[in-house]
Amino acid sequence: MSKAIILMNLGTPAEPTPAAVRSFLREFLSDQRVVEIPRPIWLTILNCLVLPFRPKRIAPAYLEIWNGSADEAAVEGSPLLYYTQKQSELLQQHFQAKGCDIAVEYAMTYGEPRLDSVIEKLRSKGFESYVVFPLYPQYSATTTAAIYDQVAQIFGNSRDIPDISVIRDYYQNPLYIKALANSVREHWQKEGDAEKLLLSFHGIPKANVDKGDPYYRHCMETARLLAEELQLGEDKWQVSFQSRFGKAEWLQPYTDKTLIEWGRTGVASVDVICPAFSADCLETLEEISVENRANFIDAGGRDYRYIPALNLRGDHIEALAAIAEGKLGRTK
Ligand SMILES: C=CC1=C(C)c2cc3[nH]c(cc4nc(cc5[nH]c(cc1n2)c(C)c5CCC(=O)O)C(CCC(=O)O)=C4C)c(C)c3C=C
Ligand SMILES: [Fe+2]
Ligand SMILES: [Fe+2]
Repeated sequence: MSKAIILMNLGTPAEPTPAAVRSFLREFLSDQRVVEIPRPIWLTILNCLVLPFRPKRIAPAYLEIWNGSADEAAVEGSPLLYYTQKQSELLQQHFQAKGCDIAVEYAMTYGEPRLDSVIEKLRSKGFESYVVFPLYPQYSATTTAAIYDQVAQIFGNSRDIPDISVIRDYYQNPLYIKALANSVREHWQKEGDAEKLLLSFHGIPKANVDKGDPYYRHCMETARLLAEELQLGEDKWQVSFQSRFGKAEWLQPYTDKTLIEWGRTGVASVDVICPAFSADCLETLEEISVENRANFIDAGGRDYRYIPALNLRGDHIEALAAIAEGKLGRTK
């Protein structure tokens, strides 16, 4: 039976323009998995307060990261899309080198390429067995469950549903933790280690966790395992949550407030890693590497270093391959 793996990430605008950002945000923020506010209230806020203003504010930030910054010269277009596409090519090469007959494709939850067209293409080529692989190590209903919803929707009217499964999470996978630890160690070998290591995860509303979303627990376990692997003392590292959206309380402590507090209270140097992001994107390259650098330095900090996402690292691709193989069963 021909098997295929479909890597999935969030999605990104087609271009760094207000119109393209608006169309991306409209689709993304209309998903009830992402924003749980009752529909009529939220759709009014979205259409009257978010979509008329946010795209104009965010498009310049996308423009800044589009095609990569000077130190990532190879990136073309959106970094998120670029890295996801390259990850799928490298994973394909990995299986080819092992002599495994497995196809690797990629899709985005919002925007292009869409999961339904990727599955349609694979079905027309005769594939009968699929593993959908959300590139979110920590499960959250706001991200991973939205992918489960799409799979259910795609086959909602089918009589003959193919063999399809979804990788739910890999927050404690030893190869993922080792790849994170290797990237920190390599960074320290090049740059020396800072006073503090901040592990900044994408946030979600606190109410979601109170209602049972396991995301917070998954983040804390990833952090504990990484600190253990690096043999870090308790005062050397901390977890924080970034990318707050809207007025409600999100998971705390917030990344921006933590860095300002550290800058003010005499922490001179920090290393920042974002373990929830398998690929660099707006939230890491702009919010962490640019905005929060300024927050820390303006508050009195001296050295601020962002440790890139696992992106195309060989140990990351090996980890993804092993996780996918675990779900596929025998690969030959
Ligand atoms: C509105 C609420 C949001 C929730 C909940 C949320 C959860 C969440 N997001 C990611 C990963 C990514 N988010 C990205 C961008 C992004 N996220 C939100 C909002 C929520 N995210 C917005 C509005 C945006 C767009 C940018 C902006 O307007 O600020 C991205 C980057 C996309 C890119 O094009 O580079 C990623 C990746 C996770 C992992 C997560 C929950 C765990
Ligand atoms: Fe997000
Ligand atoms: Fe952001």
